[in-house]
Amino acid sequence: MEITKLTAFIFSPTGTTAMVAKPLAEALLPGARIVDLTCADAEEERFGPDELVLFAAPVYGGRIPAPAAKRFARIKGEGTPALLVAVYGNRDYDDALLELCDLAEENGFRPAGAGAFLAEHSIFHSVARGRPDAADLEAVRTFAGLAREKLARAAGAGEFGPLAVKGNRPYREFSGVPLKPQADRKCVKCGVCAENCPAGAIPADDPSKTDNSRCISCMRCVKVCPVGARRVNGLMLSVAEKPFAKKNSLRREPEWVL
Ligand SMILES: Cc1cc2nc3c(=O)[nH]c(=O)nc-3n(C[C@H](O)[C@H](O)[C@H](O)COP(=O)(O)O)c2cc1C
Repeated sequence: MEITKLTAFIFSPTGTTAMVAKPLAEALLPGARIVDLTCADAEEERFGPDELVLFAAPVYGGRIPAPAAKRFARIKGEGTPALLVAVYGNRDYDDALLELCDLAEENGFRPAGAGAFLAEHSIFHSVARGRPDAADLEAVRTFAGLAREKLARAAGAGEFGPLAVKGNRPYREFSGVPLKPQADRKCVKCGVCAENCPAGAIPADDPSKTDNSRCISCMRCVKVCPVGARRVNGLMLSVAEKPFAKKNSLRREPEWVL
């Protein structure tokens, strides 16, 4: 089948999932349409069997972040081939890729390939620091080439059997991490964090507050704050980071199934 249209739906609070998904989309089909669903609610959209759709999200607690799953579920296929990408911070991706594949199938897509790629850990920055690196991006291009060959060989997405993606059902339970960024006295209430929060956890009328019950600890507010006023408790972070970094120091490599 010849793919002439590709749309990539990306959820990427601190931008590393996008650092993998954008070059992947470009390698699959130059000029691919990129839709950033990190903050925006997805418009309901439908795709036909001759288009290709890419879904990319980070791994949170071995799962797909709840807002990403909610937004992806509004995108519908009709036997449309899909590629699924999970990006994780060198611990494990557990059931995240399986969850993405299941979600795609439930919404009318035929998974043609699924890959797990590496990026710097968005909470514990010493883990997988600097990734995706040149070798990771080379792996992205290899995956793109193999996926393109698979699609070109097939007469239609109906030929694609189930992918042998790692993971278990029921999926791993994940109820969040206790590290919720707060604003300190530097906060000028500019509202950039509130506009950018994927979970609606920062009130627009008082951006110095955080609704901890909504916060998904994605660290986007820490990244976008123009005055460096948002951060997690430094003591809690360093106490948690040391053993975590030690346990997850061995470099993991990208892997995929096609
Ligand atoms: C709340 C939270 C949970 C995470 N859970 C995992 C995990 O289970 N396994 C892992 O390897 N990395 C985990 N990470 C790291 C992210 O998957 C990784 O840094 C990813 O590249 C972030 O993507 P982004 O830059 O697009 O936001 C977690 C990060 C956050 C914020």
